[in-house]
Amino acid sequence: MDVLWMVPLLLIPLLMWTSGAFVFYFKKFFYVAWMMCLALLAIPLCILKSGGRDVENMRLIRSLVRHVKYLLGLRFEVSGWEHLQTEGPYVIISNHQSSLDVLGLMEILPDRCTMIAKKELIYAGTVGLICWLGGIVFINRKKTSDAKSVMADAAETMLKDQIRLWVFPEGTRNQNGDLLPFKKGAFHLAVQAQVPIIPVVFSSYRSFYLRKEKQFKSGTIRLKILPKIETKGLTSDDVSDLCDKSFNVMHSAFLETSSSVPQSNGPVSH
Ligand SMILES: CCCCCCCCCCCCCC(=O)SCCNC(=O)CCNC(=O)[C@H](O)C(C)(C)COP(=O)(O)OP(=O)(O)OC[C@H]1O[C@@H](n2cnc3c(N)ncnc32)[C@H](O)[C@@H]1OP(=O)(O)O
Ligand SMILES: CCCCCCCC/C=C\CCCCCCCC(=O)OC[C@@H](O)COP(=O)(O)O
Repeated sequence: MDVLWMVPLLLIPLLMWTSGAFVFYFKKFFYVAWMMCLALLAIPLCILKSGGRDVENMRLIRSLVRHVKYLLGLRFEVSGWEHLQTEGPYVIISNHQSSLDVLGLMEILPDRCTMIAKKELIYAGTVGLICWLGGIVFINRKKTSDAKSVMADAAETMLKDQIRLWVFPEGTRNQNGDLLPFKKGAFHLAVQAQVPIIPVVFSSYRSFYLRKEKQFKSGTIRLKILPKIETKGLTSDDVSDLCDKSFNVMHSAFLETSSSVPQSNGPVSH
């Protein structure tokens, strides 16, 4: 008789565990906390290795982050590796659905490649510091003139130091089931440096991850690396066309890869 009242007490955690919302919050919390811990580990290693801010630190960060997908039940299917076999600097552009994109990014990140990010990220504790140590270029999205001048400097640095830059041309996270119109910064950057653009498409996360609906199941993400788009000889007058062309190839690839993503609720085989 005495133990009967304990039944609801045991049922509550069980119900929470099986509820999608609990899993969502648990996985999100775990992701942020684990990335913070990994960054804490990476900070002294990067400082010892490179002595400070250096794009070479991204190699170490990349290798530390690679296992995180397994912990979250995510799987990546990458195609088009051959398009990354390009010598010298280039600009990678990709769609941006969530902070989980960092996992796919680290899956294919080429050597000497860092990112353009919003300046607020530098305040994200240990993650902010590791972003700085990894050479991430921070821009102020609220001040276009500042962002433009930082990106113009970045174009020079790319050439001087043989660096590749990853830009999210949608300019923000977006999970509306389609791509947002592209902002022009990435294309000005590539034209100013006269380097190719390599588009990368992440398939839709909607089959396993829905922020509003608080759903975070196991799932497969198709990562498609597309053929490079040359910018040699282009000027700022060509930026709009370049932007449209890039949008169109990425949009088709997004629809194509997203329609065929396997739905996966159960355990994932790797
Ligand atoms: C262990 C732990 C590991 C952790 C690892 C962490 C990894 C972290 C990964 C980090 C992931 C972080 C992910 C993130 O943080 S994503 C968020 C941050 N990233 C971005 O915002 C990048 C994309 N944004 C842009 O490119 C925007 O264009 C910017 C921000 C530059 C301006 O936007 P804005 O909305 O203000 O303006 P607009 O685009 O309407 O343009 C206005 C006019 O300016 C012209 N214009 C634009 N740019 C240039 C230029 N460069 N030179 C000359 N002109 C330029 C343009 O043509 C237009 O003129 P017109 O054509 O109308 O005449
Ligand atoms: C002092 C503690 C502050 C805690 C802040 C937690 C920060 C998150 C920490 C770890 C998460 C894993 C790596 C995150 C990399 C996030 C990149 C990202 O996705 O940034 C968002 C940005 O693209 C667009 O932002 P908006 O949606 O336009 O705004």
